[in-house]
Amino acid sequence: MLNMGGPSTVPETHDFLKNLFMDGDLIPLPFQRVLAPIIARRRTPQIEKQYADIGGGSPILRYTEFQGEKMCELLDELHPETAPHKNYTAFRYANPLTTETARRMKEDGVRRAVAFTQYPQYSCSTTGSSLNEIFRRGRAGEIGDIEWSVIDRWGTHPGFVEAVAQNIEATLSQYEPSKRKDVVLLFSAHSLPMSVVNRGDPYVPEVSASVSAVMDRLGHSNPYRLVWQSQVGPSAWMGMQTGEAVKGLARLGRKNVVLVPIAFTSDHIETLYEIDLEYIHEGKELGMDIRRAESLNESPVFIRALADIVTKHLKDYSAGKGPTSVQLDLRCPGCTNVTCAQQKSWFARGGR
Ligand SMILES: C=CC1=C(C)c2cc3[nH]c(cc4nc(cc5[nH]c(cc1n2)c(C)c5CCC(=O)O)C(CCC(=O)O)=C4C)c(C)c3C=C
Ligand SMILES: [Fe+2]
Ligand SMILES: [Fe+2]
Repeated sequence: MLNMGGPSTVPETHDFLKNLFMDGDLIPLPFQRVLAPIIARRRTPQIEKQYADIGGGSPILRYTEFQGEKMCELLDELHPETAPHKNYTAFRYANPLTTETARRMKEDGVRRAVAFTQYPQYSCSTTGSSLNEIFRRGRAGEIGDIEWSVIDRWGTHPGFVEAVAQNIEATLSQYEPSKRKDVVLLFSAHSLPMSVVNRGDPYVPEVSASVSAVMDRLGHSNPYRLVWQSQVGPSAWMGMQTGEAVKGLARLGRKNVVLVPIAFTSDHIETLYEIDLEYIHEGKELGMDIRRAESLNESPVFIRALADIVTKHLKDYSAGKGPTSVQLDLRCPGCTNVTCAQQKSWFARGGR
């Protein structure tokens, strides 16, 4: 189960940021090895405070392991042909890092594995970066002799859509029936630098597809917008920014708003800090009745969706459909990252 990870405790924040700024697939910097540690050190106190304010760390490891264990229990029933199933977590920037997970998989003698991204929508900066890291470890022989296949995106899977829709409905039901129809649904996803969007990265259209699928499932019961949060640094990022959208809706007199995280499946500083402590606080100051739909976290509907996604993948694989999706093979038209090309052919050969 691939994801970026987060510091489980406040003192792990510096290493998390250092690993993140060292990742040229996410943030290409000139003199990366020199600049990354400097930027990470400078940013650490501010981000440490955010993790302290949300209870002392990121809950992503706890949720990923819970989701993985429950998913595997379901998989043993849904797809007994490949049982027993075992979940491993491979984080890009926090423990357990891909190197550590690779070592454990090798020690356990794993021979068949599915690289299952936990980002619903594909971006070269997220899922692409995790796949590049597995490719590097695999090519170096650090993971052992494994037959790989890849689940690279699932942002319109009906089970995922259902789980998000149910969390929205639960939040809408907290509003008085007379107000409910007017509540604005503000879907919020982590933004992307325009340089990434403009090289043809599929994330923005894939997040839009998720939002459309959720709205279809809700029968378009409410007005909605998709907005973008958490931009970092001075360059241009995909907008409109979530914070500005909240203020704009207040100005327009749309005071009932539900914020919906759509591009991440468990809580993290973006939901617990940025949305809950910043945007909702600001909205309330502007006289709004503003709430947030719960993240998927321990949702049984979501965990069932994860198991369904893997079951379908395993069935397709044994029917000879190949180790990767047709879509994974296509590089962004503007991609100049050589590792992306090597990674795609390596996975297309089943990790060999
Ligand atoms: C789908 C989700 C995400 C995308 C796309 C994404 C792209 C992206 N992010 C950065 C830079 C940073 N992101 C940081 C934290 C962070 N990013 C995501 C998700 C996506 N990022 C999450 C969930 C988190 C928080 C982790 C947590 O546990 O809470 C950070 C570090 C925090 C900070 O310093 O503000 C940076 C930096 C870029 C440049 C980028 C696209 C290229
Ligand atoms: Fe990010
Ligand atoms: Fe790429």
